[in-house]
Parts: sequence; C-alpha cells; structure tokens
Amino acid sequence: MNLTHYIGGHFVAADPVFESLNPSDTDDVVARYPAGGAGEVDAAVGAARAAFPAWSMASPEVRADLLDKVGATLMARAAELGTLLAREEGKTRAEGTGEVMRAARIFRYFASEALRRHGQTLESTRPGLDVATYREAVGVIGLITPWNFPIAIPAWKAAPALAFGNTVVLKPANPTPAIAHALATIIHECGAPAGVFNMVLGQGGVGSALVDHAGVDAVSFTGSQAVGGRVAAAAVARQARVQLEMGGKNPLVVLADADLERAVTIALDGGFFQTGQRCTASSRVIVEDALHDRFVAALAERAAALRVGHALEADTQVGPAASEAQFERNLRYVAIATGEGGRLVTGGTALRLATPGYFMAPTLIADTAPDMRINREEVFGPLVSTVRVRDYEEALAMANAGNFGLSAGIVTTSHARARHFRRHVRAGMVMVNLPTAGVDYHVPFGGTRGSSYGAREQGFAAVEFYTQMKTVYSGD
Ligand SMILES: NC(=O)C1=CN([C@@H]2O[C@H](COP(=O)(O)OP(=O)(O)OC[C@H]3O[C@@H](n4cnc5c(N)ncnc54)[C@H](OP(=O)(O)O)[C@@H]3O)[C@@H](O)[C@H]2O)C=CC1
Ligand SMILES: O=C(O)CCC(=O)C(=O)O
Repeated sequence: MNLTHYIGGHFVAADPVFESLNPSDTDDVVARYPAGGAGEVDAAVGAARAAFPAWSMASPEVRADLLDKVGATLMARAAELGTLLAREEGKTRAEGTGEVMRAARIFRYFASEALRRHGQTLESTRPGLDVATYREAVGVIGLITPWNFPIAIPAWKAAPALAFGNTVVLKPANPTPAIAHALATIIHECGAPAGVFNMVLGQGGVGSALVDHAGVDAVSFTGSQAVGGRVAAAAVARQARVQLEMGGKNPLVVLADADLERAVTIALDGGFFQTGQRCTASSRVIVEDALHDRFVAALAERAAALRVGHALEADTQVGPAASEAQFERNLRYVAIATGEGGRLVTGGTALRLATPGYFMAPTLIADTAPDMRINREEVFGPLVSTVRVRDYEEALAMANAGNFGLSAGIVTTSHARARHFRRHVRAGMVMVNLPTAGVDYHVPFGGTRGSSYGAREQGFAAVEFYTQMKTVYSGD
C-alpha cells in the first residue's frame, strides 16, 4: 500500500521513500509513504487557513454531524481497523480494536460537545449593560501525534479541534502512518469540507516545519520530553499556543496491607500490557518491605507466564516493541539498570519467535534505588522496576521524586492511606486500587511537572486549548 498526503481535500501522491514495517514480522511491509517537507506543510497550512473562515462560522450542527459520522464509521469498521493497527503498531488485535472503538467514542463525544454551552451570560456591574463570554475557534491547529495510540491520540486532538471550529494539519508518527491515513480517508469520505483536515507524511523535518509555520496558531504534541521541549520553545518564540504531553515514570505504590493477588494483577496490567508502551504505564513499583519479597516473586511468575507473540495471533497477550529503535532502547535499559545494581528477576532478553519481530520477554528488575536511571527515565517497554521502602511515608516521598507527574497509583486496603495519597501525590491522575494506565475519554488527561505543559487534554477540559475566550459587552 502506497500512502499519500491529504491536503486541501485531495490525496496528494508522491514517490514512496519510507516504509512502515509490521513489528511482529519485519518481512511484512505494511505501507510505503512519501517524504513530505516544508513545501507540503506550507500547502497543508494554506489549505487549512483557507478553510477556517467557513468552518469556524459553520453551524455547530454541521460540525457535530461530521464528527458523529466519523465516529459511527470508525465503530462500524473497528475490527478491520483494529487489525491494521495491530499489524502496524504491534499491540494485540484486542487492544487495537479497543483503541479504534475508543477513537470512535471520542468523535461521538466531541460531536455533542460542539453543541454544548461553553459561554456564559452575566449581569454587568454597570446598570443597563449585558456581558457575555464566547468561546471561539483558535485557528489552524498543528497536531504531532505518537505511535503508541496511533488512532486514539489523533482522535482526541483532532475531534475537539474540529468540534470547536478549528482546522487541522496532522503530522502522524513515523512508525504508524497507515492507520493515520485510514483516519484521514474516513474523515474525507464522511464529507469534511476541503482543507478542514489535512495530513502530511514524512520524517525528520515535517514536525518542525509545522511548529515553525507562521500560519499555525496552536500546536498539540504528544511524545518524548526532549522533542516536547523543542516544540514548546519554537512555538512560544512566535507566540503560538502550545500543549505538550510527554509521558511519565508512573509510580505504583503497593502497601503491606494490600491483597497480594490483586496488587500483582494491577502491576501486571499497568506494567506489561500494550508492551509497556503507554505514557501511563506503571513502570516503577514501590513496595512496602513487609510484602516486597512475596510481591516480587509473584509478579515475576505472572510476568514470565505472559504469552509474548505476534500481535495478530489470538492468544498473544504482549506484542512486540513498535519499532527497532524502541526495541533497542528497551534492551539498552536492561543493561543500564543491571549495570547500576538492579537485580534482573525475569526477562531481560530478546525473544526469537516464528517471525522476525521486536519481541522481548516481560522484564522485572528488583532492588533498584530511586536515583537509578531506570527509575528516573521513561523507557516505554515491557520493563518494570521495583523499589523497597520501609513504610507509607517513604513510599509517598519516592512516588513524588523525579521529573514526571503523569499518573500515580496505590494499592491498599486502608481508606485513610488512599485518601492521603490522593491528596498528596504529585501527579495529574491518581488511581486507587487500579493500574496507573487506562483512562476514560470524557474527563481531563494530563500531568504535572515534566509530564505535561499547557492546558489539559480530553473530555470537558479540551475546550480550554481549542478555543479562545471573547468577552462581549452590550449596551441598549
Ligand atoms: N507520551 C507518550 O505517550 C509518548 C512518549 N514517547 C517517548 O518518546 C520516546 C521516543 O519516541 P519517538 O517516537 O522517537 O518520539 P518523539 O517524541 O521523539 O517524537 C517524534 C515525532 O516528533 C516529531 N519531531 C521531532 N523533532 C521535532 C521538532 N523539533 N519539532 C517538531 N516536531 C518534531 C517527529 O517528526 P519528524 O520526523 O518530522 O521530525 C516525529 O513525528 C519513546 O521511547 C517514549 O519514551 C513516545 C511516544 C508517545
Ligand atoms: O492509559 C491510557 O489509557 C492512555 C495512555 C496514553 O494516553 C499514552 O500512553 O499516550
């Protein structure tokens, strides 16, 4: 399959330069795609600017109808698109289908958000005047989205952008262009006016051309801290609005009063499902001393029993890393963690299976210290480290250490501890007796410190980033 850019309502073909490979079987080329650059970005931004006046002034019903139709189409095609997603990204077919359904629900949710009341009317302090606030579209929004949720994240950025009257230029992640292309095709076929939604494919310069373009009013980025920092600096330098979501080193605190089986199930899900490639993954498990050894032994046993395999095989529980770069990074961090004194309890190695893919055994590294790199840096693979602590107070201090603050979890039977943790942990999202990963789409998503920058994403909070406030005073 040769993919194209999507600019101004047209699928713009160009020589295929890059390949998207199936990470479960790298002999399988999922798609080939062109090397877009500043020229394509300029054309896409131009198309989005030209479409903006009519789209932002269109009846919200027009926008709601489009989003509704996109949501319904995604839902109807969830199994087929979920298979494509699993083939291209490496998450299991069930995870892929679930993600497409999530994207469908996000479009459906924002279809109704387009019709909801977002402004206010107030009495003026001056008799005889009325005051009202309106939320208006911002303009052209540049979206740079990652490969780990290659349809849900474009959905949760594009759907609110379009719902509130903005136009969009999407730069999808390099390892997953085919599923992004499928989304663009659906938006086109559902009747989006030309230029309302655009997509430019390519590597090594498309993202920065988008962020630097004077015609882009706002940029929403999800990815690494390093790139996020560059995106923010470039956007702020020209006073463009910017929002970043940059991952985590999410602590899961397991207290001695926890039910062991439950704690292990929560850690297993949060740490290893979706191959650990979630910014909300429970990559750092902080365990109270009295339960520590039994917890590590039980988690290692369950992790070793997980079936790692080809994403499209029915009994696979953990798919491959999404790319060679991510695979190598995962293995490198095993060496870094053990080199710094961590104890490899299970996993740690690449797996040779029937197909050439980026498979790795779920890995547990115990006896780590909080200042080791494995506890400070996001890896984004099926790697979990454990830290032993004396008591709850030490666990909380450790959970609050470091430069991330996305999601934090606690497993305990104590309501008092859970309440205290909810209040005092420094994270944007707190999970009580739940994995740190796995979020709803109708509530705000985002973190503190180095995890996020700017307004929250998703749910009712999305209106903040994708609209600007206007205050109108009316006399008689
Ligand atoms: N928070 C999360 O959910 C995610 C976190 N990550 C983390 O990031 C690590 C690396 O993943 P990787 O896929 O390389 O992701 P990156 O965060 O490095 O982002 C790569 C994307 O950013 C664009 N980009 C690169 N430089 C710039 C720039 N200066 N301005 C604008 N856009 C730019 C690239 O486009 P172009 O090719 O055109 O330059 C590409 O689309 C992972 O291991 C993980 O730790 C990754 C994915 C999701
Ligand atoms: O945990 C989730 O459901 C969402 C995770 C996420 O958004 C991410 O990894 O980028």
